[in-house]
Amino acid sequence: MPAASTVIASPPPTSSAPDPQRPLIAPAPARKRDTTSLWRLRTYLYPYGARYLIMAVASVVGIGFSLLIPLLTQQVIDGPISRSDQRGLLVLGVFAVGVGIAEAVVLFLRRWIVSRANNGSERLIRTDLYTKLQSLPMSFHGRWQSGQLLSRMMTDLSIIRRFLGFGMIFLVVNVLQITVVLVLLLNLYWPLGLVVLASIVPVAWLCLTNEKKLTRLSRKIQDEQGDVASSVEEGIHGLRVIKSFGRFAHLYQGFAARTGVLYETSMDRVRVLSRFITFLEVIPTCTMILVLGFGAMATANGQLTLGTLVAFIQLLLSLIWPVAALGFLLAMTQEAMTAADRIAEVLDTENVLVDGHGEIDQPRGHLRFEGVGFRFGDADTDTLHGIDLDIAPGETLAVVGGTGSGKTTLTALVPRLVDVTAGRITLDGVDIRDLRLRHLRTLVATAFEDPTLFSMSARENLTLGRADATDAEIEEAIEVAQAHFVHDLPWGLDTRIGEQGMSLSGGQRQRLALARAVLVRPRVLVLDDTLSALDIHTEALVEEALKRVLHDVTGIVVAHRASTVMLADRVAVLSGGTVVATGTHTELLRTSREYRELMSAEFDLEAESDELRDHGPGGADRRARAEVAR
Ligand SMILES: Nc1ncnc2c1ncn2[C@@H]1O[C@H](COP(=O)(O)OP(=O)(O)OP(=O)(O)O)[C@@H](O)[C@H]1O
Repeated sequence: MPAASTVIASPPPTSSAPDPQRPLIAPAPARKRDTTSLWRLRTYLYPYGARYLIMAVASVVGIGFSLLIPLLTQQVIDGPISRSDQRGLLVLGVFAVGVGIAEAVVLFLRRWIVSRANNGSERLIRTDLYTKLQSLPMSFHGRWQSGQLLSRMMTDLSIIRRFLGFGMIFLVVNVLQITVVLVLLLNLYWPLGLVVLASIVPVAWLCLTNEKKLTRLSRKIQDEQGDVASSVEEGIHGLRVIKSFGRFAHLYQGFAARTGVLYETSMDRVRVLSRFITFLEVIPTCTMILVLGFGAMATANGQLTLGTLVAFIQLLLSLIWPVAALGFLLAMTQEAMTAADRIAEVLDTENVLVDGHGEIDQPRGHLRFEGVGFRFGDADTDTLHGIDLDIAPGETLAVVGGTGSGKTTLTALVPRLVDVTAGRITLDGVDIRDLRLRHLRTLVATAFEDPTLFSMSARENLTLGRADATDAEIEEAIEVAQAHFVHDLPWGLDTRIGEQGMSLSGGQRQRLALARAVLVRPRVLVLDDTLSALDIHTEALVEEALKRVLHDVTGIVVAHRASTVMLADRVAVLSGGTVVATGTHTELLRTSREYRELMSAEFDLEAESDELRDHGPGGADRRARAEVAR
């Protein structure tokens, strides 16, 4: 899918100052920009079809009313005024006022009806886009800048809403008005009508020549807005790191440079647009001068009545706005087309994570990895390869390995956050790709090392995987995860936790995330180094409670510490993306050099702390008390 390749994140900057010219996304030449994307969005207008129809009719009726006024003027001048007919003047005057009021009512009706329709259409597109983003796999989100996605969800959709509610209507209305007025002008006095018609030629030429430039600049601006949004997003999320490293100036420099690039491109567009619009305003004015000159001569020669000349000029005046507005309406259309393209790039992204249809009636939790391999989309080598594991129902397997050995990737395969690229994983004998995703994720629950909490209440965060959990079940999960602190929050479980749970400590967030996973009561519980932020005392309590939970489920526990390994029945050692040894802790200590090396750091640390405890400050006292106790 070419669109996806347009948003591959660039490598991190190597120079000290970020290069503003380097876009956060690659330019998007792959997708042919045309009206198709915008046209495709028409289905979102269908639910509001009646409103859009009323709006179209109201627009046409509005044009009719506005054109009646000059024709009435002609009747007034050539009729009652030239005959000094006061009664006739009164009748036509009242009629003109009636037409004016009717036009105002129609205008109001159009505005009122359209706002609900285009806000509704925008909501429908946004909902679909959000649903699509949620359904796309982690590999997609790894490639796309979140700022780019945010700007598509917000800015691009607003552009489309403005186009639907204003640009699209006025583009149609104005072209219609220009056509009708031209016909009327030719009908009123064809030689002058031809002069006006001739002036349309340079207008059309200007529209065609500026269209390409505006399209290119619109796309550039919208992509650069996405880059700025990404910078803002990174700046806000990474605030703590930025502050702690005192790197505000460095990041500000990058941000300022990016906004500078956006400013320059926006100014380029303003320059093109202002030249374009100026010509569009000058052309009707020049035409007016010609019409006035030729019209005066024709009236003097008796070829044209005064009333017809006034009506002609009034009609011509009514063309000035529709012609001048063509410039920004065209620009708006280009923007909307670009925005629709950018939205289509997301909507058209093929979801490589295909949902299955199967369900397991009585799941036992027998998990098998059969020749499993995995390669990230843009990587040259496999991250995981040749993995064979058989985890019996109720068994807990600890996965240990050095940094970057592939532990997290392995755990992500089980709930299908990413899919295997070789081999298969089965649950109770069924390939997990054949299972309905929703079903699979009720069977497999995961708690991550870096737990994400949402800006919802603690209760909502806890019951994310199981909305129907009872209070007793919530309490049980809190007990297992030793997350009793939630009761001390100002409103207990109903306390709203800040964005990403920022108001909680790392350990508290981990415990909430663990309780959330436990509450699902899965058949397979995956814990990706979930206890890493806990102090030794809390960790021991959590591990004690986890033992009970893991007794009933199949567990995969990514472990760095020997204490966590002890939760498991068996250990698999990952190295270089494959399992190099499996066995119990004791067996592996005896047979696997790799495992001994991984664990020796842990033992060294333990020995160090024993040493400190016995021989550090107060050590003699402690030794003496221990003797007495013995
Ligand atoms: N999105 C990605 N694209 C390409 N490579 C990736 C991606 N994410 C991770 N990797 C690579 O895959 C390898 C395994 O990463 P993984 O996070 O699974 O390791 P890990 O064993 O969990 O490490 P740690 O113990 O440090 O958490 C690493 O070399 C990493 O650089």
